[in-house]
Amino acid sequence: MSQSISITDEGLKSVSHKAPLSEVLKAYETQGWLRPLDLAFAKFLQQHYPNTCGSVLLMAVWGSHQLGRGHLCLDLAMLLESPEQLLALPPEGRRHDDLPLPSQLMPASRPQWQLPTLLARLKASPLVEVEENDGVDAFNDPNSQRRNAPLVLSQGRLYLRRYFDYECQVSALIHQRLNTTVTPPQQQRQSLDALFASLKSDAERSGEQVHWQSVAAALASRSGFTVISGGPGTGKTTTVVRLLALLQNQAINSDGGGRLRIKLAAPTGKAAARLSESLAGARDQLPPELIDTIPTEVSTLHRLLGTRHNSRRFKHHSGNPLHLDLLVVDEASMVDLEMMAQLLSALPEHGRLILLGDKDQLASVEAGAVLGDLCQYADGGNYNPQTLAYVQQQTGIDLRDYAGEGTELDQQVVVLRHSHRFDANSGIGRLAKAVNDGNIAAVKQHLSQPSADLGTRVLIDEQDRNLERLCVVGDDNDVRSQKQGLPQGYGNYLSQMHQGLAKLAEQAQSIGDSATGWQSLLEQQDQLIHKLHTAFAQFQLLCAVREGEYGVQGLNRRVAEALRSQGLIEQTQGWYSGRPVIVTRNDYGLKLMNGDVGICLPVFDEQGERRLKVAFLTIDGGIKLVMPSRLSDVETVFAMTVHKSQGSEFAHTAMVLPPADNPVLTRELLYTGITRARHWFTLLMPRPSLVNTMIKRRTFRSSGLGQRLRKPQV
Ligand SMILES: Nc1ncnc2c1ncn2[C@@H]1O[C@H](COP(=O)(O)OP(=O)(O)OP(=O)(O)O)[C@@H](O)[C@H]1O
Repeated sequence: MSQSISITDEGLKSVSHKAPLSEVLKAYETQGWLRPLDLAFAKFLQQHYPNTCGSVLLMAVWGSHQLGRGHLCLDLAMLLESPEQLLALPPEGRRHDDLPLPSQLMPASRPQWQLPTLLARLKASPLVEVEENDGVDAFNDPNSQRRNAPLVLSQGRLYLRRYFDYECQVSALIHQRLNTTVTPPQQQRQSLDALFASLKSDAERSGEQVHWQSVAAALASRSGFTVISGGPGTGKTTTVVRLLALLQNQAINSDGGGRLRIKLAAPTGKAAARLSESLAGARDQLPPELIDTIPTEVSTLHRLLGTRHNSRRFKHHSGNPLHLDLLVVDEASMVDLEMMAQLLSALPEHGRLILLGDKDQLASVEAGAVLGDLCQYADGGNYNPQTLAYVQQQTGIDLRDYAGEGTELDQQVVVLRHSHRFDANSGIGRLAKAVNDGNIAAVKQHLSQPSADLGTRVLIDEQDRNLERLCVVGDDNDVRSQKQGLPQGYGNYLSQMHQGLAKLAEQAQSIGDSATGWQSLLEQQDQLIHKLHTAFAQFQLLCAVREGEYGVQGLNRRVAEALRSQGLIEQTQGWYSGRPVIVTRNDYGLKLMNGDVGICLPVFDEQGERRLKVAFLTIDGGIKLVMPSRLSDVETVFAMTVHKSQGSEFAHTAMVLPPADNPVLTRELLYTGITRARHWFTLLMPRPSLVNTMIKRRTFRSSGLGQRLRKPQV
């Protein structure tokens, strides 16, 4: 920031350090502790409200900083209690040297940093609108001057206006949908029994265990809003496909006789492609007469809502709603608050919404933890007597062990608790569960006794070549299952690439100007591109942090060097054959989305010229070839952060932990990394004890959404 804000409040002018607060904050920005946007926001507020006191402006800076870290609001009590912890300052791996810490800027010994005083100052400020519980507040006063104030204070939480509005909007629209109840037809019980009979184990058939898939379908059939959460392979897609068949059949046989307009979507292209694949498998298991009633197309949320060039707003919104009766959104844990608000606004009034996802995964990259807030009490069920009676009547299932006093929302949230992908002997399944349960002893046991699908490597230091070996050749450890072949490294797709490219080059020599010859070569080239993408997805190295030798760049460098030394790639910089890249920002012009992965290859065009292009796969199974020079926001993806890997799965996933602790190392991060593995998981760690620290540390996001969603409606 060229001009600093001047925060001149009494008591803030000089803190325990000599420099005035404005200079300290500027230094925070220079050191990368704060974003330029955070200070620019405070400066903007000060220009429009010149007499604002310093403590209020400082809260605006912290509020903006927290938003950048995924929190919806600033929790004031937590801020005053443990500022460094809440604000995560100094950031990941930085030292504070001469910079004063936030607790030194807000010394608890001064009266102004007592919660009641701070709240009083905020309430008195024209910058802040207040939402009070008792209803006597600016919100209910049509003459209030503060209705458009840039900050909102609610229940001890300070929001930036836009995010407060999103929170209220999401809550109101979910309530509206929860109020849309549907009375299932008389014969639904028989249909549900028939559709789910083949999915029940003996224990579920006898009533010894709850068959949660039937419960989920029964609950979703009665409401305009349902959440189905479950870990990998717990049968979310299978359940929803059978539910859709049920509802579609009911609609076709109803008096109106019309088909439901059903749409399916996911937050990223990768997640959409994955849903599309498992949807096809689940459809095939339906009775033949029902298969065609289920759509096959899955789109990204952006495509569903219709992006507009250079605009945050979509084509579909409350004034131009989507043309559908029922929407299923997969990987809902990745949907942030802003996107959820836009999605809910774009639904037609009668449109039903079913969210699928894994509540235990990391929250969205952008602000909010919507799925987590929706599923706050999901493990206990908390089903009220009406729900118990309804489920008993519809499925014969007794849910008394999950009875409670849950709110209207809690009645429509179901957790699928049994993984059909990982059997009782699977190391991945057991490790993921132990991590999720916070059971350190069990985690230790699973890691010390590697099983067919689980391996560990302790890295002695940065020179430990175990990492390179794993990334190049995969794992030839005998302990691993031979059932699916052996876990691969990146050498596999690169060897296939060299062979495939050499074959195409040889063929091109002999074609001459035969048009059919070139046609056939281009077809084989497409097949090769598909094959290489499949081979590339056999292995992925995940990292927990961005910075340093164990971060994305450090590991990308190290893996590329190892591949070059084996002659698998020619260079490690710039564009080269075999370079895999990930898109880091949506490019609406090129129709490439954040998270899309491409592979750089020499590609023949129709004129027989061969040039380096980056080959991406589209959701509908096509290929998109892009000149490298047109790609501005991409990075090499031999290593990928766990955050970026959400919504993707790899046959063999290896996760590297850094040697030193840092606040981003959480239980959710470890769980998300492990659950990206389909057949094999390898954990690489310089310091095994760090796993315990990670399991103990939970991700936390300040939000009022959970409370708001559960507030009784008047
Ligand atoms: N009740 C069941 N009994 C046996 N197998 C099942 C059952 N439900 C689902 N499956 C099988 O388990 C596998 C995973 O199911 P599905 O794809 O529906 O799970 P998911 O929760 O959507 O998985 P993902 O983690 O990929 O999102 C599929 O092969 C499916 O056929």
